[in-house]
Amino acid sequence: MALIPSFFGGRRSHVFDPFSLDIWDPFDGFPFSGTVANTNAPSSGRESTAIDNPRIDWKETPEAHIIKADLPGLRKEEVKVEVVDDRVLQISGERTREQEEKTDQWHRVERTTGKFIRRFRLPENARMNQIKANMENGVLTVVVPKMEEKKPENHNNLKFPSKSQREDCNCRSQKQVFDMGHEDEGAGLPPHVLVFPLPIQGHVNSMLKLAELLCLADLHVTMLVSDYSHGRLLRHTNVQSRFAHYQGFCFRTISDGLPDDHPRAGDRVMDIMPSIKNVTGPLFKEMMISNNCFASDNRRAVTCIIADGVLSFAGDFAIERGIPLIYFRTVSACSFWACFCMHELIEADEIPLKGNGMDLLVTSVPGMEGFLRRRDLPGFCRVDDIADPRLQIIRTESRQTPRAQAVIKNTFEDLEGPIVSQIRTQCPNLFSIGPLHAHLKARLVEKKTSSSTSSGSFWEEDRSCVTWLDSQPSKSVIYVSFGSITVVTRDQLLEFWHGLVNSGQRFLWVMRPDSVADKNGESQIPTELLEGTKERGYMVGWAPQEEVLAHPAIGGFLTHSGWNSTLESIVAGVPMICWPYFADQMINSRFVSEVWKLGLDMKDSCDRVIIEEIVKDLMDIRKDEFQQRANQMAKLAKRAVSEGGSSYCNLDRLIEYIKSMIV
Ligand SMILES: O=c1ccn([C@@H]2O[C@H](COP(=O)(O)OP(=O)(O)O[C@H]3O[C@H](CO)[C@@H](O)[C@H](O)[C@H]3O)[C@@H](O)[C@H]2O)c(=O)[nH]1
Ligand SMILES: C[C@H]1CC[C@@H]2C(C(=O)O)=CO[C@@H](O)[C@@H]21
Repeated sequence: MALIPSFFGGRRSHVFDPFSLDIWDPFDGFPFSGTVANTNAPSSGRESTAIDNPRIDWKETPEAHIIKADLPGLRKEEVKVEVVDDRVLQISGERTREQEEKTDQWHRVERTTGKFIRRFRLPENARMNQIKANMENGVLTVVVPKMEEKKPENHNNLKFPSKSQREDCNCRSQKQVFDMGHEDEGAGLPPHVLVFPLPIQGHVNSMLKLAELLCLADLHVTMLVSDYSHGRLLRHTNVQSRFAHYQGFCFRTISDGLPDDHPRAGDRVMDIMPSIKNVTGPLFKEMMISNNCFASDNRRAVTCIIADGVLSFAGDFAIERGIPLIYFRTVSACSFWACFCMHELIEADEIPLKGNGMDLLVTSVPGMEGFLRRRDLPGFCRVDDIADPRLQIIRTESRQTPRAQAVIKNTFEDLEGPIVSQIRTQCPNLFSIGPLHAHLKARLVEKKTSSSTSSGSFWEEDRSCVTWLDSQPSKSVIYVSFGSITVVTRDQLLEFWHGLVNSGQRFLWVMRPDSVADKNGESQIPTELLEGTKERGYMVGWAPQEEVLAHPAIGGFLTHSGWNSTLESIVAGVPMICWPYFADQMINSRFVSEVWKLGLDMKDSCDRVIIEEIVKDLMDIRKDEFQQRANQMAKLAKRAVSEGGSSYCNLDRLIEYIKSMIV
């Protein structure tokens, strides 16, 4: 084993938290040449797979920092311990493949080979020139002696918050904050997590569920939402009274930079990205600094930021200030991974999509070869020019994800395990804790608090549809909803309407008030549609969707394949017809139809005859086949969030991890 005091120049220097920090360079060796080996399924015989990064314990005694790493099966010659970048301790190595004989036949290949690397920024008090390393029985022990601690001398270095920000806090009064130098100001107080979603419905929904799960674990949580979304939540939900039960919860609000009357939907939804970066970004920084990261006498300053994976400015701030950072990218793992690979897709000339060759298979997204067509790539790839800002912003946001110490995904291992493993090659510390809505329900039941959750809806839920469903036969109704952003043309609306009526099936249709682009001619709806709807249909402006999907009368879901809707359908065991509108929906729908086989994908078509046929197919002709698979997947989803399940365990680990992040 080599202990090498090397000081390489020119490496990354924006290292975050001094403790429990892994530094992962997203561009180092990607794709799959340097730090990790390719994890594609072996094509033949025995190929190397990515080695798991070793598990590390780091404890601090009065005299030293002691770091232990599990490295089973490795010889000390295969492990390197070095100090790089001044104070960064790097543990790396390689487990090599055994010599193969031509006559060998492999029956099982589970042990991994390949390279690994873990890095930690050591604190100021580490004696860098006295580090000792030792390897015994597959456990590496690194001892970093500490310098003697200086006693804080002067506590008069007072810092006052300069400006009071709007807040809506459950905890007792806020007060001026004293910066006490090196002392732990919040000793005895729980960690304080800032949860910061992109302020649109689908993102706020899932991050609110996460916030509540953190509250259930007795963490302090500040939920930062836009003024616009806060207003809508207050108007249409019970979040305020619901979160009042959690002493440690607090809402804060900030502008999203868009005028109040901006639609935040349809083809204008992407306006939020430059706006949030250019307007909200600087406001956020100012807000955090002037409020001393939301510290008060009974709340620590924020100890960890969980930011939406597309809010890199929040990541910049965390890194700049040394606050531990976790990204939560709310879309599916498959969509995130395809976005992460945009760089390789561009290099291979597979994007931008110019409308031709849409049925060609994509080769540059590892793990999706063989079934992903160009038309299934996230909608951001459907641009004429590589320089298109929508493509570029998603590419850049995705590629910076590995800067965070950890990543959260609203998914579960039985659903997206192989793709999650691909992501782990770049973001090793990934916690898959979904489906979040089911997870929250399960934890509430466990705590005997309640089994109902708050909806987080931006529109008023019309519960009359539940009464209507109560009088419909079992599994006879197809639920139609295209989420919070989709806007259809009047022509498309009529195609869907004719298709649904002509299918002869019962339907419950959510038609958001702002979901039709051109409302002129509303009075000219053909009589047969009005008649057919009166006989077998029901329409509302917004529904209690989770409850609707769980209703026994629902037999299918015609969806835009937003990730929350997809997960809600999976948990309810409802087969889907997918009509993706934009973004991740394009790839989600492919996974629904081709990978999980939970339904049918009708992307890029909107024709009444096709709609009629596909509805009959799902609700009648192939009903049993889809229902059986949907039931199986629902079982797996529920198992994941039950005690001992993968998401359940991952959430427990995440909470411990957040607790361990307090310096
Ligand atoms: O009548 C309705 C319709 C929807 N919902 C809820 O609204 C949410 C909608 O979320 P989602 O299905 O994810 O769709 P979008 O609102 O379109 O969400 C955006 O955010 C998602 C998460 O990042 C992405 O997957 C989508 O593509 C993106 O459009 C779900 O929780 C639904 O239960 C209701 O409560 N009532
Ligand atoms: C408005 C869109 C910009 C990014 C978000 C997204 C993602 O990949 O994170 C997908 O679609 C929308 O939810 C968001």
